[in-house]
Amino acid sequence: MMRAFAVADVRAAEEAVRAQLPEGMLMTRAAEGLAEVAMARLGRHGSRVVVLAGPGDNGGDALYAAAALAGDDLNVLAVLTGPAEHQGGLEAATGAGVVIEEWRDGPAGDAVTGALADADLVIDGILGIGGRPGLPEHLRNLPDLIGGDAFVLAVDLPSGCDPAGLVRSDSIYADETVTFSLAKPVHLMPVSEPAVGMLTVVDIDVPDPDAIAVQRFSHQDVASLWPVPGPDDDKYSRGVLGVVAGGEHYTGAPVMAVTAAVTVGVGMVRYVGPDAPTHLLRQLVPEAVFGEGRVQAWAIGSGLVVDDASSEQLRVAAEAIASDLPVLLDAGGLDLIEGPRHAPTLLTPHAGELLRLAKRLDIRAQDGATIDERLMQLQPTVVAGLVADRLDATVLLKGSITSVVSPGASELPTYTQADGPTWLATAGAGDALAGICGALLAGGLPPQLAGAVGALVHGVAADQANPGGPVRALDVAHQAGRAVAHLLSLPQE
Ligand SMILES: NC(=O)C1=CN([C@@H]2O[C@H](COP(=O)(O)OP(=O)(O)OC[C@H]3O[C@@H](n4cnc5c(N)ncnc54)[C@H](OP(=O)(O)O)[C@@H]3O)[C@@H](O)[C@H]2O)[C@@H](O)CC1
Ligand SMILES: Nc1ncnc2c1ncn2[C@@H]1O[C@H](COP(=O)(O)OP(=O)(O)O)[C@@H](O)[C@H]1O
Repeated sequence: MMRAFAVADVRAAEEAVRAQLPEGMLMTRAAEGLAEVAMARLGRHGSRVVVLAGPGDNGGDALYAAAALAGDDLNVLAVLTGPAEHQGGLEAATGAGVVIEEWRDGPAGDAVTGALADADLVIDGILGIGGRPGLPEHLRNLPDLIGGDAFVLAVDLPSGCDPAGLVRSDSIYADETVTFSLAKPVHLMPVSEPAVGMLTVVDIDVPDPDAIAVQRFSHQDVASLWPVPGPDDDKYSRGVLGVVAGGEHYTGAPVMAVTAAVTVGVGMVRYVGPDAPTHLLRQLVPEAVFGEGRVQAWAIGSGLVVDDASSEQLRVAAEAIASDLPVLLDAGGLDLIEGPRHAPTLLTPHAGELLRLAKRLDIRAQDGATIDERLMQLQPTVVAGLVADRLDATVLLKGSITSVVSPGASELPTYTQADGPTWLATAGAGDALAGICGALLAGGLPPQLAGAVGALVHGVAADQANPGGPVRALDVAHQAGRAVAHLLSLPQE
């Protein structure tokens, strides 16, 4: 399991430790750890190091690390990028023989552009957790100036990224990011994680704050969360999932959803839908039963188009939404919810569906602005949070990194899972995900865990279905049960 902590909580935790230590000790630990990683990455293959040092403590870490590297006989150039710099760090670097250049505004000078183009290692210490999203104006073209062969090592976070991981912005793209004791949201959130590269946590003895901001389950975590049946269980006690999906037109979506739910071991599936998908399911998933009946949770909406749905489907869906049972709403099912329910609710939109839902319910940003394509693109998890708050529901926003956002009042962490190959971006994959998450809701998991664990299993199943190559959704649905078996077999830490 990985955990990330809010920037304010990290600052408070660091401050408490710093107060107990001699002046500068915490930064010394950070800089030593950073220099050690930098040396390891350089190996024997290079000696030209450019250290970019900004105005804050992040720049201080980088300058102290520059001093340590210069002591190792490397060719180290430090570029000061802000209006000021960490004085202790600058003195250490100068004293160790680091060559200092300035790029405080305007275009970079020739010495800086030449060094960046030829560097073997670039250490990015421009901005850390004190950074606002976006690179400083004069550094906008910096990513283009770094030579293609350079290994880019970011200090704490790639400069330009939003430390909270909420706002998409221009930034450095790192090969590796070294952070200190505590991961921050920037490292795990979908808008910023792609810029982080490999994440290395150097321990500087700062303890975890109490509140977790972002959490990610590892494969090993699944065994402790999965509803494994006991000897006294029967199909009803294990959970029956009602599925209202598909129609005369979209017959495949229910096949994907019901297959996935059955293969991951739900007690039983009851399917409600018109003739064409019902006939297909009778052939393809003979384990399913048909028509209404008692269920422990509902999965509603995959391949369901409201205008084309049967009157039975619309009636059953409306009753389910009005009930006190857990309900998952996917795709067309998202068009059926008008306000908060009084029972566990998991919404599983992709970005386009989330935008449509936010517009339909006239959900506004905190400043009153309407939610549009631009806001959705720049701040997807913020929009998910606004929808979660309005509907008192958990929102699973699909993507290469899937986020599971709960209402703010719940104080639950955001879960982000990045387990699937990019091949998973294929029609029907979301229907299989709805089946897996629905099975977990029926098995008694709360929506945030059903969403996060479901996304993990879905990603692993896609990986296993055809390792390294394209996958079709039905194969993901078929593989999901074997993926669960594999995850349950992993040794526990
Ligand atoms: N606390 C500890 O004990 C330890 C801390 N450690 C390290 O400290 C780092 C945090 O340091 P920090 O607080 O000094 O913040 P940091 O990001 O370096 O600089 C902020 C400065 O940048 C400026 N600025 C911001 N955004 C900007 C923008 N877009 N464009 C232009 N300017 C912008 C901002 O200006 P202002 O907001 O005042 O306008 C301010 O001057 C942390 O990430 C870790 O590496 C380690 O040593 C371990 C021990
Ligand atoms: N680039 C990507 N990399 C990995 N997984 C992705 C990517 N894009 C989408 N996915 C996953 O693929 C699935 C697509 O779901 P969805 O868009 O609802 O498709 P459909 O409605 O056709 O079933 C989701 O689980 C999503 O998380």
